[in-house]
Amino acid sequence: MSVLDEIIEGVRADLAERQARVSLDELKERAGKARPAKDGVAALRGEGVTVICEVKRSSPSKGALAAIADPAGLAADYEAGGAAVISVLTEQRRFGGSLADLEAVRAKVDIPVLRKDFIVTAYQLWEARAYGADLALLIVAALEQPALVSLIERAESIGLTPIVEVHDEDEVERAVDAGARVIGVNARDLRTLKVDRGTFERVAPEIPDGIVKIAESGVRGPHDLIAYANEGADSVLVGESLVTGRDPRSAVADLVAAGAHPALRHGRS
Ligand SMILES: O=C(O)c1ccccc1NCC(=O)[C@H](O)[C@H](O)COP(=O)(O)O
Repeated sequence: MSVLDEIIEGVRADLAERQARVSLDELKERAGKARPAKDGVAALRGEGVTVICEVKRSSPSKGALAAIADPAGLAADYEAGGAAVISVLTEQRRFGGSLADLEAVRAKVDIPVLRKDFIVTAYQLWEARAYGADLALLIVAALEQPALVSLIERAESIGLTPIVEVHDEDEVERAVDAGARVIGVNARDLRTLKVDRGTFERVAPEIPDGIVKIAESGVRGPHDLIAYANEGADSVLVGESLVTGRDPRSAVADLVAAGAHPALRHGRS
């Protein structure tokens, strides 16, 4: 069984418990009362190369990263540093996240919030909206094509911007065929969990113009952002280096400043 399969097995078990407690109708009612979703595409296409900053306590590849007692406070620091979007990992078993984190972050910041999880059912999209997310991650490798198509449609229909995550050229084709408007290229190989920063350079040229391109994983600082930008990234997603650093606000500000440099404007879609 691959790491992704193991994660999804746990996600499905936790999901079954939540579904037994909260009906889909209740969730839809709660989602109906949530603040209308913010425009995720507009935020990602903001000034320069935009920065998505992640609330990440632990990971399968690294184990514990940071305790993050106050996820909303961390998100506020990210926002003050100039983040375009906050990513909240809500998977519990391997990443230490929760829907409570999502709700707390949503209540604290004004910028769009991404629910980053292993979404395999429409119920999780309704949860995302009910707890205030504006965007949701859909991982191509975790979904059969009909499920991918239907989850992209459902996400859009309830106001969420889906970020469709790929790891190789074949997955780009599937994402594009399924109607993705935003594609994230994750440099972390889901079999080995190793990060190969060359993945974006190899895969991004297969993404048609007009689709927002996000480079995910392995950004240690401005030099990695600049490299991804020169390879065509519109946005970068950063987790570990921010949660393990001493001053997340200034680390985000440094990334945002690098992303706003006029020399990087060339070549963005
Ligand atoms: O981070 C992991 O170990 C991991 C393992 C298996 C599936 C997903 C995983 N991470 C999720 C992410 O995509 C990253 O949290 C995100 O891209 C930020 O990456 P980084 O800046 O390298 O923490």
